Amino acid sequence: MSERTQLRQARRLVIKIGSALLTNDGKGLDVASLGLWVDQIAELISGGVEVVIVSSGSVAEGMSRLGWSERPKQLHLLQAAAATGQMGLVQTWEAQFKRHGLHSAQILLTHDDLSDRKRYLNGRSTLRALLDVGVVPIVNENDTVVTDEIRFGDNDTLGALVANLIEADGLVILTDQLGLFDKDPRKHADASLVTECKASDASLDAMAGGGAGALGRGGMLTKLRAARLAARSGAFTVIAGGRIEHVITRLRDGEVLGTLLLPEQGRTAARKQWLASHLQTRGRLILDDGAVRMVCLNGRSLLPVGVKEVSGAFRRGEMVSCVNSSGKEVARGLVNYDAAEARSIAGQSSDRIVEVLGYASGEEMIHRDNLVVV
Ligand SMILES: Nc1ncnc2c1ncn2[C@@H]1O[C@H](COP(=O)(O)OP(=O)(O)O)[C@@H](O)[C@H]1O
Ligand SMILES: N[C@@H](CCC(=O)OP(=O)(O)O)C(=O)O
Repeated sequence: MSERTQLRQARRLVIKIGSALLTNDGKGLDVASLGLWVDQIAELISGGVEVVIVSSGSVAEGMSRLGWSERPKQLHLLQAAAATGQMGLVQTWEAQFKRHGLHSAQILLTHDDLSDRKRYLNGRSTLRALLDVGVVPIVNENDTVVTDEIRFGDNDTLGALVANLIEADGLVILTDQLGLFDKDPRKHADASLVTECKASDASLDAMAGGGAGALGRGGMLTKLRAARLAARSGAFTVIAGGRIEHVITRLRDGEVLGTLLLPEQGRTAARKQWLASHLQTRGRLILDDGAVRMVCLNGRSLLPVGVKEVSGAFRRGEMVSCVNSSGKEVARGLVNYDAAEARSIAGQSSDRIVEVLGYASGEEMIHRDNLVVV
């Protein structure tokens, strides 16, 4: 195999850069390397690839700013370091992207944000809006309000959750090793690189079993878990060495670098399975015949104009059932509006949503990405 088509074809990527890389082994932020990644990411963006960055490094940068040489054991001090370092982190990303005429945006998230349906949709809309307007989102954990993540120092999982959230084609995890080896290369000189595998392959667990570097804490195990999580929405994961010259653009060109971990199924099948697993519906929308055709035959989003009637007491982000005029379920999906709002805009054209509600959280009642035909 000489090239990876998955990477050449990817239109939306999450690129996660770990502490071990970003912080130059404890000597503050590695601005020079960060600048080189930005150059490559800017090249991807100008080629039409949408990129969300998940950037670690706040704790390490905070420690450096505060003059601490040892990672604090007390959680509130870790949190203080993260909050202090986050300033330097986003300043550096912003300054580097500015050289390319690009803006960046800071997004701080917790894992809980992404398991709450409403916040999930809100986070997703914000990220999509940023990508639409050409701003590069820089995501990190919101370490001020959570402690589990900071304790385990695991932004790999966050990278996967973001890949799920924006339905990325792939998750690129850049780290201080060339990829996943069959054993920890720090301890075993004879370790050999795994170039490609199914993310679900159980034999990988034993390989990734070792610990992490001094700054990063997750190690390969969290990267493997992240690859499995990303695979749930059909995304592939590449774990590669962030110090390889032109690593990002070479990966984009399909070069075989690092470890490619593949999902069992494609994005569409994965999304349908995920949506179908939400058995409980909270309400019902009765669709007119035109809307049934659009949704079921043409794979389009459901617009308010095609909704004749709304029943149930659902909230934005909950699962509702879509039925035809004889009451037969034709689709289900995550609705963009609360029940009362949905009633007010049912039958109306989307450009009237703001007039009726005073705001709009999408021109669709249910976006096609959140809709599954049954
Ligand atoms: N099988 C393996 N292959 C590669 N690296 C491994 C393996 N097992 C453990 N590791 C360790 O994982 C570390 C990378 O994880 P981590 O320090 O958390 O990085 P990051 O900050 O980039 O997330 C490597 O430096 C390496 O010592
Ligand atoms: N959010 C914190 C911790 C994240 C972290 O270290 O993650 P990782 O790069 O996966 O080891 C930070 O930015 O330092």
